[in-house]
Amino acid sequence: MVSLQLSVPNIVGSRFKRRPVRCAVERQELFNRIAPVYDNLNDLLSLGQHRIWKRMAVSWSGLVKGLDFSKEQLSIASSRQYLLSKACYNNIEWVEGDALDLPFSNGYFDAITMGYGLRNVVDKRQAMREMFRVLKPGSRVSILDFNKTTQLLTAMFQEWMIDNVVVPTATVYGLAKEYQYLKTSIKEFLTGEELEKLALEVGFSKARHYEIGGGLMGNLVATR
Ligand SMILES: C/C(=C\Cc1cc(O)c2ccccc2c1O)CCC[C@H](C)CCC[C@H](C)CCCC(C)C
Ligand SMILES: C[S@@+](CC[C@H](N)C(=O)[O-])C[C@H]1O[C@@H](n2cnc3c(N)ncnc32)[C@H](O)[C@@H]1O
Repeated sequence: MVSLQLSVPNIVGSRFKRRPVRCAVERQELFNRIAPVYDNLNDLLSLGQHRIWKRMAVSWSGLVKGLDFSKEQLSIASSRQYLLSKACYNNIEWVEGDALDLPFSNGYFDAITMGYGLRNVVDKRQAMREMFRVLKPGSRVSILDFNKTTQLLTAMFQEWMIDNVVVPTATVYGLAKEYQYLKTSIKEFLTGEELEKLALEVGFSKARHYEIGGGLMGNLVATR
């Protein structure tokens, strides 16, 4: 059983076949800068809830038991792996790669999870195409991210939290503009309905978007 956890992907050594476009390089540098405090800030700002949301995403992938282009994110993730004694962490291979040009053959994976990655790639349709391509027929992708909610009150709360809690906290670490990017990236993201439509357009046979975390987050589950 081989699975791919995207945005912290798994090939050692860079294998970029296509040069990332300029804004992709800016995002790469953004995530390299926040990597050292990323998980701790996520724990603090979500009161640890992000770990629950990620476990839900993994459970929805259908993965029963088996990629990022930021070197810093990968090195911290892989170093942490050896701190965790559980056997299940020992069979992870960390690979640096581009979600828009995955260095894997067609039908390679039994499941794919993508945590807070799709909103950050510069071409969401191409990323969805690539996930479709490398998945085995009948397998699932589970994509967790912020929810671009259509509920006005939820949207107002999400925006208020980012403006008044997230960014001021990140400012303490000198990362104000990196976390201000969160708001624009959510505004430029796709709603749950649009994500389902995109998945079906690239060829997935089924697609369903679930709102979680009170509608602040969302998880798309699509079957090839
Ligand atoms: C794990 C989470 C976000 C990861 C994440 C994703 C990005 O695209 C980023 C881009 C730029 C900088 C940072 C990130 C980033 O950290 C979700 C939880 C962490 C959030 C930063 C906190 C969001 C707060 C919610 C809007 C409100 C939470 C209410 C309640 C406490 C659960
Ligand atoms: C918010 S972080 C998510 C990290 C982790 N998956 C998690 O769930 O916390 C977004 C990640 O997407 C990565 N990313 C953005 N565009 C990418 C691309 N085209 N290919 C691979 N990784 C990409 C960034 O480097 C960053 O590590």
